[in-house]
Amino acid sequence: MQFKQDFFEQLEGFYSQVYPLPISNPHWLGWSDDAAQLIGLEKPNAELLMQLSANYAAPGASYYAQVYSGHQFGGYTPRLGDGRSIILGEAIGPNGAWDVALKGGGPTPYSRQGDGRAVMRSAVREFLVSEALAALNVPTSRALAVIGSDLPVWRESQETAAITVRLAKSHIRFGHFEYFCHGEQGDTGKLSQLVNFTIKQHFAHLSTDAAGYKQWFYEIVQSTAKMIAHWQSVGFAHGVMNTDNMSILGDTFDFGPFAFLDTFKEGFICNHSDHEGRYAFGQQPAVGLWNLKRLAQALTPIIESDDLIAALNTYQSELVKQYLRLMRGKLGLHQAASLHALNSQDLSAKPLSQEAQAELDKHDLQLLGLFTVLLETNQLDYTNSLRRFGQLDPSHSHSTLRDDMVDVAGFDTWYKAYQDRVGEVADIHGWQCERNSVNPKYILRNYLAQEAIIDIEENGDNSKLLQLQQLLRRPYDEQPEMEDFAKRPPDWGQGLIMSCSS
Ligand SMILES: Nc1ncnc2c1ncn2[C@@H]1O[C@H](COP(=O)(O)OP(=O)(O)OP(=O)(O)O)[C@@H](O)[C@H]1O
Ligand SMILES: [Mg+2]
Repeated sequence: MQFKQDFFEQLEGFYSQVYPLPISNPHWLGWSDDAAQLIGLEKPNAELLMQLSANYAAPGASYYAQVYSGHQFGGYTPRLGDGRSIILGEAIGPNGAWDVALKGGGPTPYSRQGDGRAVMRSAVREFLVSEALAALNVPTSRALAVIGSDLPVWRESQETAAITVRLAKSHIRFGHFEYFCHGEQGDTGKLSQLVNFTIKQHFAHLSTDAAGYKQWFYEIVQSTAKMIAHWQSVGFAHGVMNTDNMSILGDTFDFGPFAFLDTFKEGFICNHSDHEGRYAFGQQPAVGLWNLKRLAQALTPIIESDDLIAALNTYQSELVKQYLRLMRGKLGLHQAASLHALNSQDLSAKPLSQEAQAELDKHDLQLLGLFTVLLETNQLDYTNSLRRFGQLDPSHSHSTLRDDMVDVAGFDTWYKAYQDRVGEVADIHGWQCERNSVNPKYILRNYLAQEAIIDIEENGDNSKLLQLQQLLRRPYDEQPEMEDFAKRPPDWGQGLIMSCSS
């Protein structure tokens, strides 16, 4: 790894230097060749294992924990910071630099009561989901590796420690800006310094003046909306959308009690501690905006309120636009048609007038909403139901989706509207292939991750983890020998809810 140290060198006072503590008997549990390529690495080796388990120093690394604060479950905590994630620096890759962090690398000045460690089960989940989301084209931080150990750590019972080696284009979170705005550390000089650094490093096309700041916040609103549209389209519930877990780049970040939906349920809660469903699946779009408002608040010392509000006002429409784009692909709804043109089967794609586009969007949102209501009332699996569109011929009145329904009459009404909307499909094979290229067959179901974890815990065997990793690298491909992994969970694995202790 070849490091540069821009954050460390340019932002003194924004972190504490701290050395990670080694974990004993380190061993690779998982390694990602795809992530390794991002920072110009090839295969794992013994030297690297010792460096990434903090047994040896990594040449060129600086080792620091960043300070930030954040709104957790709606309440403001004035100081959080990296309590168990220690950053080595920015590793230079062929297409840009990536922060390398040891998550679970030991205590830092921000650990409060925590031990600075991560347990194996949570490290493995973070590793797997980083791989899975990347393969689904969802913006995300990455994981280079997960390293097991025999170091005991205590949660509800004794477990063993592990380290996830996280790669992120940046570790800067909404909470960083909150920290330098609010409370006794409130310091406009430092706030501007951080904004300027962020723009120079990650929004290099923007200037660091009033116009640049305004555009910068607008782009954050847009990328956050886009990320959440992705989550809703693949059925991903994050679980802990605190502002300290929101990346300034709109990358999915901090994987704790996350889950992919099995049975579709708008109100699905994956976090055991989320008693009120603040971060329920269907709440995520609204929470995204709430979090952006907290960021906007923190930026009021340096960006005009009117500009912040104008940007916030674009969130909803961007989220809907992105969600429609993704879901139209999944269901095969032709984008460039107007309702009127559909009725006359005139698909010659003239650009739509604004009103026609708005009418079409409203129509499609309704159609999609009714579809998810059908999934929920019939208790159907989200991923598997969408995958069925790849076998569907919309010109036929029969569809395998219908066979899944209990409310057949409700489905028939919906399906008629769907057929009308899709219209005639000239090349049905091509149409079906397109559906299969955007509707995954394989997702990281919680119970699959759980099975891999149990095998490591009980038998020290990581082969299930490796198998899952390979499977999830190609989520859209038929992998006939892996058919079982696409099934709905067994009874014990239905709606698994994860605790926050990790
Ligand atoms: N075992 C631990 N020891 C020390 N601090 C911890 C521990 N677990 C969590 N924290 C700290 O508690 C706060 C909230 O934790 P949260 O679960 O959001 O983050 P995380 O998963 O530890 O890390 P990240 O957000 O970097 O992915 C953070 O400041 C985090 O560093
Ligand atoms: Mg966190």
